[in-house]
Amino acid sequence: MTQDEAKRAVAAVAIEAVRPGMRLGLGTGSTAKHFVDLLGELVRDGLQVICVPTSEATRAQAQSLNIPLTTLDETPELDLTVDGADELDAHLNLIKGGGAALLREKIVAAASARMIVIADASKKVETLGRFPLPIEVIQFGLGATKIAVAKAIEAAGCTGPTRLRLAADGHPLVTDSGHVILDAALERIPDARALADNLAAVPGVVEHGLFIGLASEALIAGPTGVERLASPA
Ligand SMILES: O=C(CO)[C@H](O)[C@H](O)COP(=O)(O)O
Repeated sequence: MTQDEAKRAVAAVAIEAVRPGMRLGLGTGSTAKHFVDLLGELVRDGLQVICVPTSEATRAQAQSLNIPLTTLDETPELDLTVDGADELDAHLNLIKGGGAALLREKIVAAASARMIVIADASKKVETLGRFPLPIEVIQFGLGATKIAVAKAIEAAGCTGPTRLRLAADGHPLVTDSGHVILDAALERIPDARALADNLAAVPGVVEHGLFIGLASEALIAGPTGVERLASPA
């Protein structure tokens, strides 16, 4: 099975959790894209759901499939969000934001009664940190924020450089909400809660890619099929 086939396979299992009338959060990334494609097929066949996309890319995809969309202003509580992840541990703590959508992804996940993570087995780790941690920051005062972020990282027992994410054109990548992203290459995050708290306290940090206690379930596609992990909480 190729990695893309694995992503499609977990999306196909996740789609089974969708029920008529549900209010859904739609994730961002190549795995979530498969879920949205499959949802589009169900909507075409008459399924009624209402969805909040977590990025402009997902919005465009959903619109192209005629999936009915709403906002969290109109529909502030969702039944289920299905989204990918860049990394997850056995406690279903995640690193997200590889696709630069972490801010909206976290708002949508937090507004959802349930979050199912869909990923291929390469995303499973013992300790978070192999994937550089995305930190979304305000453009104003970037130099000062960068120093404060480095101190927050060090105080949480982590080390590693933090780089401004660039777009394909070489300019700083600007998120859907108009911010920029610092990617922190930490290798290992011994205490994700401590790091999350430290980063949240830095003025200029809008959000970080540590999703702690948000996922209720994960579907992981490996060589022997799809593994289901439930949140210990
Ligand atoms: O957090 C994300 C976007 O901000 C994605 O869910 C994450 O990057 C995983 O993407 P993919 O399914 O393409 O591997």
